[in-house]
Amino acid sequence: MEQEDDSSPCFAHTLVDGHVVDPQTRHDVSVFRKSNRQRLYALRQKPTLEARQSAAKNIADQLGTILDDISGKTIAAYWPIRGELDLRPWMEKTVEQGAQIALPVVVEKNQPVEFHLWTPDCKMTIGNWRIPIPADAVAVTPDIIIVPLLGVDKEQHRLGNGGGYYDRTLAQLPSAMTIGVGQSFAKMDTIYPMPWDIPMQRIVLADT
Ligand SMILES: Nc1nc2c(c(=O)[nH]1)N(C=O)[C@@H](CNc1ccc(C(=O)N[C@@H](CCC(=O)O)C(=O)O)cc1)CN2
Ligand SMILES: Nc1ncnc2c1ncn2[C@@H]1O[C@H](COP(=O)(O)OP(=O)(O)OP(=O)(O)O)[C@@H](O)[C@H]1O
Repeated sequence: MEQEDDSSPCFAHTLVDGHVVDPQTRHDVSVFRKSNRQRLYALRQKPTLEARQSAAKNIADQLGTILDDISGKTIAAYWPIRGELDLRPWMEKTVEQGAQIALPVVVEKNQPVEFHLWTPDCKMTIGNWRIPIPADAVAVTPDIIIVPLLGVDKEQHRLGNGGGYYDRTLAQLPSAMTIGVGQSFAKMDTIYPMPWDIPMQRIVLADT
């Protein structure tokens, strides 16, 4: 008879993108993240428009310090949804300074996003989850990715909207510089990182 001991292989696992993940852990982490998303979405509703605009200006100033020479660079930003800080004034200024701005576009569910070129006067259309996207799809590869975050932990792992889109995308763009941006209340001790969670290289937060 076959003997069971501590060294016997355990088959109670699932594979996520080639990563071995214990299903109970995955479940617990998913429950934890869902409840934190609800908590943080609620916090995002609280600040006044003035407080958000001033926080967005603060973020823009910090980005200006981090990114000194952006001429010729392709920078992925985002069109604000669900109470994300509105960086569009910074995006416009960035284009004036000779950089290209692109926006994330979900072209297929559960696949990496594409980044499509955006200009201040470009025609927009509505994409998945009713997120505005450039009407003309010109896909580019960003040098720098400004990633909106809902939560962020001490190791700079990000909590997002729960689709896993940025993690899938960043896994394919290892040389891009990543800057997570959000509001100060986003700080968490840990998001209980899973093998697919890619930490941000820089974090820029502002009080609201
Ligand atoms: N401004 C902006 N644009 C973006 C992103 C973003 O975070 N911010 N994305 C960055 O990824 C992509 C959209 N990602 C999304 C991912 C999930 C859901 C969503 O609705 N998820 C479910 C919950 C999923 C779950 O918890 O299992 C929901 O809220 O009902 C929406 C958008 C592309 N564009
Ligand atoms: N690289 C990947 N390959 C396959 N699946 C992935 C990958 N990254 C994340 N996922 C899946 O996406 C799901 C959601 O991931 P996670 O909770 O990290 O989302 P998120 O970072 O908050 O979302 P988003 O980036 O869309 O804002 C996970 O349950 C995981 O199964």
